[in-house]
Amino acid sequence: MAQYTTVNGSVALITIQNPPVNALRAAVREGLFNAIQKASSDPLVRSVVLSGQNGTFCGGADIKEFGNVSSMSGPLLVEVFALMETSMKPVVAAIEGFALGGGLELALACHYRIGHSKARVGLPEVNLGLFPGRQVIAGEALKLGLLDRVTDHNTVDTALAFAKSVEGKPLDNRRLGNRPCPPLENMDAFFEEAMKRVRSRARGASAPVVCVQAVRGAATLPFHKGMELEKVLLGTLFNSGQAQASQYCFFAERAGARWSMPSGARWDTCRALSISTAAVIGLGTMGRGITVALARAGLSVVAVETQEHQLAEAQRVVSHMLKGGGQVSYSSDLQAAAEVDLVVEAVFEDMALKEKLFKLLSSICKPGTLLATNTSTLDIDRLASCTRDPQLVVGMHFFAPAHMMRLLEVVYGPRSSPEAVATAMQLGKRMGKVSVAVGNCPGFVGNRMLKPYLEQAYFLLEEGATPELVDAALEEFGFPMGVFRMTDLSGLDVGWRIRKEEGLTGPDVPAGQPTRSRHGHRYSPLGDLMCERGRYGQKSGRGWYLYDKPGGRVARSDPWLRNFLEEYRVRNALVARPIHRQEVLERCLYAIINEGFRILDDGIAASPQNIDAIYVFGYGWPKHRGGPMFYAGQVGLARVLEGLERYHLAHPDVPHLEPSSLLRRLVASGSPPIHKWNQMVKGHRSQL
Ligand SMILES: C[C@H](O)[C@H](C)C(=O)SCCNC(=O)CCNC(=O)[C@H](O)C(C)(C)COP(=O)([O-])OP(=O)([O-])OC[C@H]1O[C@@H](n2cnc3c(N)ncnc32)[C@H](O)[C@@H]1OP(=O)([O-])[O-]
Repeated sequence: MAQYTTVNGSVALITIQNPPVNALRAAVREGLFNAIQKASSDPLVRSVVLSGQNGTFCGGADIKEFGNVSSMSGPLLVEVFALMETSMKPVVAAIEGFALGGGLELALACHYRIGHSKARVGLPEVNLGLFPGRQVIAGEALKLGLLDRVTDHNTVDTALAFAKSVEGKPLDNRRLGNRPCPPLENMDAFFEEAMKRVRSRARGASAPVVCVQAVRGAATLPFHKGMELEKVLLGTLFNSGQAQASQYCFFAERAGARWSMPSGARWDTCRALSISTAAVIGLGTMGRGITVALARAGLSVVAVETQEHQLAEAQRVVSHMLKGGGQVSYSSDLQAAAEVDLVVEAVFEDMALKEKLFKLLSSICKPGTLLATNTSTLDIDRLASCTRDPQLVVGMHFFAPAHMMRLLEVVYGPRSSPEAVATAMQLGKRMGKVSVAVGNCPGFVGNRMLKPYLEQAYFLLEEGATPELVDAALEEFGFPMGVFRMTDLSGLDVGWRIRKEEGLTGPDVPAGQPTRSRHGHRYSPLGDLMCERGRYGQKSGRGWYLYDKPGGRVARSDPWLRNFLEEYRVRNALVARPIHRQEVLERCLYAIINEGFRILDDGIAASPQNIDAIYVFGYGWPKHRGGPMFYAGQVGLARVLEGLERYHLAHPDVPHLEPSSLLRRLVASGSPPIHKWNQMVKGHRSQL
């Protein structure tokens, strides 16, 4: 856990050994503490170098130990830091890879720090619901005074030579506790401004706010008082629900890499195909973003668009986004895809068009080409049936903007081969995506859960709410955008087109169909009525809100909407009633959660962690709330069940409010913790 050797006669070299990131678990802390004591007591040792194994210094405290009392054995981190800082022999940190969180604190407890030019240092704990919170590359760290030297050569060798050069030199002014924080003019105004900005952006997250309090303490209090304040503040966060949710999220983000399929195929039993060339078919907004994402991942990409003007515009936009980098060629001829390893289709969301394209691609592309569709909801297997090799057809559902949004849903149909899934998942990782393998059903996972969410929001409007009330409740919960601001951004016409395709609205609706009922269930035509009036949202300058021009971003309340809703309620004999934020949250969030349980029970998602990763990285669910499934566990499954039963009783014609069978089974079995839920799933598949 901490290797000890002596080098050049007088330098003790201590190397942290805890792959993959040298996290400071109990055994590592113990090893470090003993090694420092050994170096201090060895008369031949005159200096110490601290390094990490495998070109990595240290990724911080071991997050897996958080909340696990038994792991608090051995010396605490602060005890290791104090032993190093008070050492009478110089301790030099050799930082390669990264020094993050407790890893950087460990380096700061040393008297000197040597960093490799490519190393990153920072305090990212705020992402875990703790604090402080940022990372910088070595050059900037040198300017900030965090590093004393930066090298392009072997960092450990440089540190060993440096240690030798400072042997016997006075250390008091090198001890962090003796180095006062440089004075800051108008300190109060600075921190008041910082706190105001953090509170407005934190959206209910407590760690960023506490971060400012801790930094203020560090800047204004004596060192040890500042450390005491930090200890108190960290204590308030460590076991808070938000810190636990953020730490859960950290692992949920990585859980997708250990994917599995109902057939039993898994991430560690399948070989991915080799992919170095790709074609993107369809160069609208999504196709352009996908082209950029693939090119940035190092693939040679041919971007194909049959409409010349669209092709020319796409070439301009993609070249600008890539800043001239990337290997991208352009063509209006589908034959350009003949020799590629992978095709990603991103044409208009129309099944007939996609079927025709897959038939063509199947006849043009070389055998073994992976055919991926970016469809957001259509049946993968129906597209596979149009090809000669259905086992090589998968969904790669990107999220707009495709070159920035981290989520990638990799959708497998019943005929998709494990190799095809492994290939898409590996490509997702190469693109820096949070990739999650999911089953094939309308909406897959994310959009399937979005549907009841939107439905509840529309129903709340019918019953007396306003877009402002609903959005304020959801944004106070932590969403970057409430559901109405979000649909104004994405475009109300997107959902309208899908509902027309599903025959829920438009000319295909049978005559005499009640306005607010479809297939015997409650239906809200509000979104359709808005689109019929050209109110698509930001793109048309008006939607649920008013914008100063088409494409405008600043939402303002629209008096027209208030009158429209009042007239709509009168026309449909609806009586507006007061609606409170708690009801908005429960009906919107419980509807999402309930669908999540159905998705788990249907085997469409392999775990609640996968669902939470999808909702956090694709739909803006706040990290400090963990994800819809984690949040359900925090609220209490019995309470969620009670809420759904109450709302379903009040709205019996809304199937999405009927509690899912899995939720009922979990509550009946005593509401087990989230990592045990899979055992209650009908077609449970081992995640071991
Ligand atoms: C006292 C102090 O005040 C406080 C209290 C703290 O110090 S709190 C802790 C502060 N430290 C952090 O916030 C850093 C968190 N980690 C990261 O940012 C990244 O991991 C990375 C370090 C930049 C590497 O990225 P990567 O892309 O090369 O690999 P990976 O895929 O992300 O991770 C590779 C594997 O390592 C695991 N892992 C990473 N960091 C870990 C950590 N700190 N503890 C435990 N496991 C960790 C991760 O789950 C994955 O496991 P598996 O999935 O393979 O089983």
